[in-house]
Amino acid sequence: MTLQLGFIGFGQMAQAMAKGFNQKEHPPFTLHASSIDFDALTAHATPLNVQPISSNQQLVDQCDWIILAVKPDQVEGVLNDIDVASFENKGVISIASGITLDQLKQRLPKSTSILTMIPNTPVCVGEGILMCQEDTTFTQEDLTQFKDVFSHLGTIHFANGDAFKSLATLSGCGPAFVAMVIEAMADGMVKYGAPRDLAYQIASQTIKGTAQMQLDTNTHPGVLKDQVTSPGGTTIKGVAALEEKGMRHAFISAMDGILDH
Ligand SMILES: NC(=O)C1=CN([C@@H]2O[C@H](COP(=O)(O)OP(=O)(O)OC[C@H]3O[C@@H](n4cnc5c(N)ncnc54)[C@H](OP(=O)(O)O)[C@@H]3O)[C@@H](O)[C@H]2O)C=CC1
Ligand SMILES: O=C(O)[C@@H]1CCC=N1
Repeated sequence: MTLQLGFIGFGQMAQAMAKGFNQKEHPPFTLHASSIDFDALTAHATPLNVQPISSNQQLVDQCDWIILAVKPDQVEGVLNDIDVASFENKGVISIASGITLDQLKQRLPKSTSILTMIPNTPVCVGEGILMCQEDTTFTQEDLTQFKDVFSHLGTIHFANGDAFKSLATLSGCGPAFVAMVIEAMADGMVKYGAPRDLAYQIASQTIKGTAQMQLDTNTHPGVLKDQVTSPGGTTIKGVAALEEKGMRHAFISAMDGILDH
């Protein structure tokens, strides 16, 4: 039977996931979504082959697996407005940052399978990361089906505790950091005369190519850097300037800013 998959909340992340799912021909699932403003929902959902549903309750009634895709501080209100019993024997996948398995277990029936994960926006092109918590009430059978359905969005990883927190923080927030790097690298090129469109393409492809090389060869990033920095050459001058500006420290501080609050 076709899996009925429903998003509660259809904002940035749910739409990115729907775009990623749309890349799959003959998907073994049907997508649904509910949100606050039905007209806005319909406008966003219909082009993505997602069926708009007029209430969260109806969505839960109709779906096998429900993706909680509202802001973390909206989860409580959403659950308050749904008959808890309607979650019996269903799957709940929460993508709400900071909402824990224990919090959801307290709110949902024992028979509900729960998985918490942090996706990232590149899921929209099938190149995302789904950072899942090992601590889950999904059964092995659920997890097999989960991997089958969600692997269209990117790579799936499992971790727990502090490792989960830091990995999910970097993968979830990282696209914003990388986009800032692309923008900054392009500004550097534009300063010296490059057309802006081409500067973005060159910056993005340089990052994509370097990342692909690291993933394919598993070479230490320091070695990849050394391969480019010839003694007395041009690259080492740029590397020195980045170090002077505290580039590495800036990235570590970004994690401190999020995790050390
Ligand atoms: N954006 C990202 O890169 C990532 C986000 N996440 C998580 O995903 C979740 C959603 O984030 P994001 O998509 O960015 O946020 P958005 O604000 O873009 O999306 C939230 C959506 O939920 C809707 N909504 C609000 N209240 C309700 C309700 N009671 N019932 C149904 N729908 C409701 C909002 O509607 P309206 O706009 O009309 O208020 C909006 O469409 C968050 O918990 C976040 O932590 C996780 C990883 C990455
Ligand atoms: O910034 C946020 O709140 C969300 C959580 C992870 C990425 N974006």
